[in-house]
Amino acid sequence: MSSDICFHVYVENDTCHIGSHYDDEHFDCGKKNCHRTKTRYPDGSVRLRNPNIELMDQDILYHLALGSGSHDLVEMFGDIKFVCMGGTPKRMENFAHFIMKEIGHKIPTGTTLMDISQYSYRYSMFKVGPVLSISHGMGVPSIGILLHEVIKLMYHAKCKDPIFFRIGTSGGVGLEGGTVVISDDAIDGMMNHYYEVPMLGKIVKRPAIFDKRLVRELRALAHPEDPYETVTGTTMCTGDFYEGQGRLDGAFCDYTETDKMEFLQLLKANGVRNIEMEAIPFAALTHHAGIRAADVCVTFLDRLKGDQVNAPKEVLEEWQRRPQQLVARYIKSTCRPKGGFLSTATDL
Ligand SMILES: O=P(O)(O)O[C@@H]1C[C@H](O)[C@@H](CO)O1
Ligand SMILES: O=c1cc[nH]c(=O)[nH]1
Repeated sequence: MSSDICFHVYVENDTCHIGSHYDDEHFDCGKKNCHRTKTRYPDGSVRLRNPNIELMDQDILYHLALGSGSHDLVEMFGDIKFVCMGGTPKRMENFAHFIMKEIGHKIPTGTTLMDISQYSYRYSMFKVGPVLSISHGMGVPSIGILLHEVIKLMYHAKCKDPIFFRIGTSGGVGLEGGTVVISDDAIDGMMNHYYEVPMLGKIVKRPAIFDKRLVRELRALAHPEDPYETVTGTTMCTGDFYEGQGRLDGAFCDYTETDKMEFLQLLKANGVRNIEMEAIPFAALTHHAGIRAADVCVTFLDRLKGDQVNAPKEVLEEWQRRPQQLVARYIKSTCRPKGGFLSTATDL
């Protein structure tokens, strides 16, 4: 690696990683292409990698029903430290209530949490102290659009070193339903480790990289007495739930059960622990923005044993809370004894 190019490299287990991790030592290192310098101002607030935005009179965050001209985004969101996202509005509303109890955040008696983005009719967003809880819908385009707007929101609000979590659901590969998977790597349906975005008629590839330290910190918060397993591994992100994930039960199917099993066994042999539909843009866009991020998903079934999600509703609801509990432990672990939150659990 050339000595005048800094990709914010950190070494772990003798392997070099391009990291978006929180590390002030590298800040403004003066080297060309320093990832941290590109993505942060000296005070740690989010710097956008798009020079057009600061030249605009106002920026409308259309799908969030917010705007830099119409709302005081610094006042509304300047204290955000954690952005948690997951597919459904209900899950994210429940998470907002759960995290409110966990961190002891109080709202005035007689008031209730409001869906800040309700008039977008697209995503739901709840704010609980330093935590934003947002639904991202299903699949790559939906989470991609949300990430553009939330990263811009972090910039407009001058948020300092926010951490993003996805708290999702997935199909396990050789894992029982109810297992929690923390992704340490992401691949797409063609086994690529990058997010391919067609731009102006050309394909741009953005590496999909998770923050290894955040993965370790989260893994360390799994309790031995939890009545389920918490594992780390590669997550496959597909563009479809049925044929894209090798199911036999879609409206169409042009392969055999043997083909499907061979594919799933190949995934398993290559360290893939679960399959979902957002990991690639989530890892790639947060990494590109220099934001530490983790994808924590529960499995709803073992894909080696079937395709249908047939566990009872109450069981699925309890399983969905497991990633939320792990992320809540992380957020709580960063609470300062005298109030406020640190940017990382290991700063304690
Ligand atoms: O966070 P969720 O539960 O939406 O994640 C997975 C991936 C797809 O969005 C969806 C498919 O059922 O669930
Ligand atoms: O099998 C599954 C279950 C949940 N979400 C997915 O994307 N796949």
